[in-house]
Amino acid sequence: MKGEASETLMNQVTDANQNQNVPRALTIAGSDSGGGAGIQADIKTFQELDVFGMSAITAVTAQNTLGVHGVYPLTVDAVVQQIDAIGGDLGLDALKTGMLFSAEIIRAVADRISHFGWRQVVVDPVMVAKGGAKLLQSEAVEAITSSLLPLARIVTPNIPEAEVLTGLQINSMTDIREAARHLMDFGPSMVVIKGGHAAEDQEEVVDLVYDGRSFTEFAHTRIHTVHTHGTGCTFSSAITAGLAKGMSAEESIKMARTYIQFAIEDSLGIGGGHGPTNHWAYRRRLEIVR
Ligand SMILES: Nc1ncnc2c1ncn2[C@@H]1O[C@H](COP(=O)(O)OP(=O)(O)O)[C@@H](O)[C@H]1O
Ligand SMILES: Cc1ncc(COP(=O)(O)O)c(N)n1
Repeated sequence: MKGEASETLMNQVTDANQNQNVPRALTIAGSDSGGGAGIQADIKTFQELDVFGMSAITAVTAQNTLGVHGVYPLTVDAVVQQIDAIGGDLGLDALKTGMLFSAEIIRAVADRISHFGWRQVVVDPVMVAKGGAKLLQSEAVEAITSSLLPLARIVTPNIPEAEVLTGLQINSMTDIREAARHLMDFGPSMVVIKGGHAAEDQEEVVDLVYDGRSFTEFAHTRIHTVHTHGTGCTFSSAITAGLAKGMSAEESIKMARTYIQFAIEDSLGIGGGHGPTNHWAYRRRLEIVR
């Protein structure tokens, strides 16, 4: 195509792009150089779900599938400036938090969320990497419960995180329900306790959702694999993408659960340790069905 015709097409495309109400999502989290968790997993997930991804980095980690080799937190000012740059210009439809590292960063993040009046907030209370490295200082736990959870639409702890946040020991589904009730008291609108860390010999992984009135269980076949690096980050960013697109919290969680199931099932098998999940598996499978 040449000349006038191609120019007309270009103008139409430009107009269409400008008229689109693009869903936008922000992740406030740590960078994982290995690309399977943290900011990298979040942005990939947003992109795969047709959501424009933005980031405010809290810490840089030197990390691969074998473990975390270094943690370099950014200053509170650096984190706040990144968030303010987004809030003051691009805006957003939903955001998630991941690795926040310190009480000072947590309080500053909570302050900026309140300042901008953002309500579609998913809090993934990241504490420890799969290999055991600390991604949150112990004294920062209280800042999560007192500053951040009251602002959360959805909080998504795994079982060890739910234990630390509530001080309860979790050994059964009854304990998980009790922990969910306890977490609700900190002020989020919804609690999702993820079941990935439950006994390995069980055939199913059950995520429990509690909205303050009723419990819903999402049960999926447990995939027996070591390649689960970044499952929590990926799951919470898929929920955030759903919210950014205007889906309900329940629909977003259901979609995110399918997204992470496919990502674990079709894992890439790269690296010598706990490998990443496959962020494009969901889109590929939907394309095959269409
Ligand atoms: N082996 C597995 N098979 C299927 N789903 C899993 C498996 N491990 C984790 N998941 C799912 O991945 C998501 C993240 O769970 P989990 O691994 O518990 O969180 P985290 O990464 O924060 O420790 C949840 O939806 C959970 O059900
Ligand atoms: C920077 C960063 N953030 C979070 C995690 C947790 O990963 P997971 O999702 O497997 O719990 C990680 N390993 N690194």
